[in-house]
Amino acid sequence: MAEQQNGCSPSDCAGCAHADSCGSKPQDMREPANPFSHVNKVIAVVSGKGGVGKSMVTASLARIMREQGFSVGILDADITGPSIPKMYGIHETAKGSDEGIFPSVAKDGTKVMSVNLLLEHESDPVIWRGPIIAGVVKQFWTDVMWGELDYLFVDMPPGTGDVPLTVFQSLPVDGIVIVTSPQDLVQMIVDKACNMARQMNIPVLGIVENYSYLVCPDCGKKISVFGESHIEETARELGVPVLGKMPIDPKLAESVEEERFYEADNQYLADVVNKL
Ligand SMILES: Nc1ncnc2c1ncn2[C@@H]1O[C@H](COP(=O)(O)OP(=O)(O)OP(=O)(O)O)[C@@H](O)[C@H]1O
Repeated sequence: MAEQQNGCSPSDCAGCAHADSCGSKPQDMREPANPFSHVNKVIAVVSGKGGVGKSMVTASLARIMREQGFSVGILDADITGPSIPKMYGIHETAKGSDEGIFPSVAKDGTKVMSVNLLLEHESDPVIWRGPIIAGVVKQFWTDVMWGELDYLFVDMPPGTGDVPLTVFQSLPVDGIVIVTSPQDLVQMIVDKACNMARQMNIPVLGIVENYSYLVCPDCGKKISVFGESHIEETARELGVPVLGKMPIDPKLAESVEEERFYEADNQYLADVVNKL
């Protein structure tokens, strides 16, 4: 990253008499939340590549927090592949007032905002360029009236593109959870997600490995469907904790399929909540 500007680096600011007026001073690009939002913690759930179960982990963390009595919201920042509303059986269109947009409320009380709640038909594709998409995600923070929330989970699109950059710059993200799968290929991508967060001074709370194993319904043996896990090594190399491992669980897949994630019971990540 280009650190050097005006002959000095941002790290020189401390103690410099000209720090306030100097162009090297790192700019705070954070956007104000809607005045009707009081969010205690913002946690972004990221993955390096698509399909590793990021939305599953986001919704599972939200569910566990709800079960423990916390007020929770999910900001679905995966604009081109939104899956959160359907998981919760939400098919309505979001309503608004002069003050902002109301999030939808799932049957377990989880507040949800997603582009799918703004489209005329939820099957309409979102064919927008990056900056427009990033602008919508920003509006999910500035224009949505989240009310009082203990936790707002942000389901990020995969990768390190426009939207993650916008979320990290514009929202007061307290930390990220990285979701990965046991495939070797994914490790390098985990590094990228981790490095991006670090470059933007966002704490990495840890890694969740999804699709870790499958329990044989007949003999109870754990089968490593996607090969042996390297998550402990990866976590050690990155200096971050392993938050949890999730097996392939047909019951969880069923609750997604049947659009009733509001009653899903995902105890695989039960311990994670104490680390967020
Ligand atoms: N541990 C699991 N057990 C069973 N099914 C799972 C599990 N994790 C994810 N799935 C299923 O796999 C599919 C993909 O998961 P999900 O939508 O969470 O991935 P994603 O990483 O958010 O995808 P995308 O990158 O496309 O947004 C979904 O149908 C989901 O229900």
